[in-house]
Amino acid sequence: MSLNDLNTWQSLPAQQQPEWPDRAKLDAVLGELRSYPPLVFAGECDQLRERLGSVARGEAFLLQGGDCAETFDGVSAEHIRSKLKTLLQMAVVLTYAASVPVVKVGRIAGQYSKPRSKPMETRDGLTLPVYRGDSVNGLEFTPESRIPDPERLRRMYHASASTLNLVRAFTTGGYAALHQVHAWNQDFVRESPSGVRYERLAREIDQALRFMEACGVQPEEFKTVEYYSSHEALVLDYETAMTRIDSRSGRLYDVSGHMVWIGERTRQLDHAHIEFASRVSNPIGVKLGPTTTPDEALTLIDRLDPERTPGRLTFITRMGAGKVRDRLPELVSKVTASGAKVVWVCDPMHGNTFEAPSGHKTRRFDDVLDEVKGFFEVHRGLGTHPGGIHVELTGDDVTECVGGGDEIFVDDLHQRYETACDPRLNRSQSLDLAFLVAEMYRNA
Ligand SMILES: O=C[C@H](O)[C@H](O)COP(=O)(O)O
Ligand SMILES: C=C(OP(=O)(O)O)C(=O)O
Repeated sequence: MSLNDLNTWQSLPAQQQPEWPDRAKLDAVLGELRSYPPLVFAGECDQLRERLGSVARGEAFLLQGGDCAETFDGVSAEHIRSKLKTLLQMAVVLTYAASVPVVKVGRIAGQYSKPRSKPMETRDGLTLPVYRGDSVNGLEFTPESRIPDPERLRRMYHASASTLNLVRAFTTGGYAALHQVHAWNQDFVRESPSGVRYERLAREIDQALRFMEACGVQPEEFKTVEYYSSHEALVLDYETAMTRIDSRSGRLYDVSGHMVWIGERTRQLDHAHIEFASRVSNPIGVKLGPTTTPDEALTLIDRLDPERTPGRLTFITRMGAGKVRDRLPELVSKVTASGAKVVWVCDPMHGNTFEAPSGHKTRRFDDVLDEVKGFFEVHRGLGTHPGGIHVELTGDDVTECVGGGDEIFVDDLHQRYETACDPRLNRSQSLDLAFLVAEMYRNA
């Protein structure tokens, strides 16, 4: 493989690409990005593919989550720590309930680009280009801020690097030790209004940990955590500039993150994003919405996983709570009948968005939970593995999604509505979800 093999996408239609006003400035930034060190190592991507292979075989569970849109302002120790903490807390609960390893992947250290439904938005009579993520333009609603600026791609690289650096320090430096994470869960159970419901499960985890301690079991895995980064591969110029040839294998890897996914709006079979993804060797995700046909899914497998390598391809289904039981079975059964071993993951967020009377985009916690339930029911009915969940969440106490044990009402949304794009589960809603999914596992 040579880097020229990457350019095949350039002659194909590419949806959702920024209209950069200054091509020369873009080329200069891309040139610099090509010379920067990789953010991740190809060997780590292979390791994640192996872990996802276990998920595909039904021997592990994937927990993928993080912000809808990371922002440059959000690159602070406090934000990163609280997000990571929430994901690790969820992972402990799920590991115990599912009794299989949980593969932990953040929507983190690269999730700076957003596909949008419309190119323009109007407020108080003023119409401007939409915000497309901090990698492209600014959230502020002014004409200047909404102009795409290639300099932002460089900032994206540095923001991703700083985030990843801290994540690596937290996950290997003792902060994420199992006992510590379990202690945070005990605090949640004690202090949150919904927490008492999960007292039994938390007590069982506590007993299991004490038992292992009494037996002298203290494996290295209790002290450090394997954690991977992922983001939507949306702005193809950036992803291409961040692709390198792996000196060990001669293959191409997009070293901007361990795993990249192609979104629902850019997964056209004969367009640029799928072509790009077919050229790199990272684990690849593809979002599948309710209009996906089995034939499309099968063609995606042929394009992206011609060698049928378990862990190479993850289908992230986002049907909506009202459709998952109707649309998912045919997809899963036809893919399974084809012999392909993909990872099936449920994104219960993107099919359940609606606008509250206040104008805030929001999601109901009950819909999120119901889509996950439907996903489990479908897989259980077909004898296939409900491989994981993919959620938009934050470790902060925001008010963006309604419902949850510590209930948020539509009238509360304005209090802490901080997302740059779509509504996220807050800390307590995320932990609620983990405990409820854990109960689903145990009651199955
Ligand atoms: O996060 C996902 C998409 O970017 C988002 O759902 C699009 O939102 P929009 O419909 O407001 O453009
Ligand atoms: C845009 C996203 O999702 P989808 O492509 O499923 O709409 C996302 O996950 O940020």
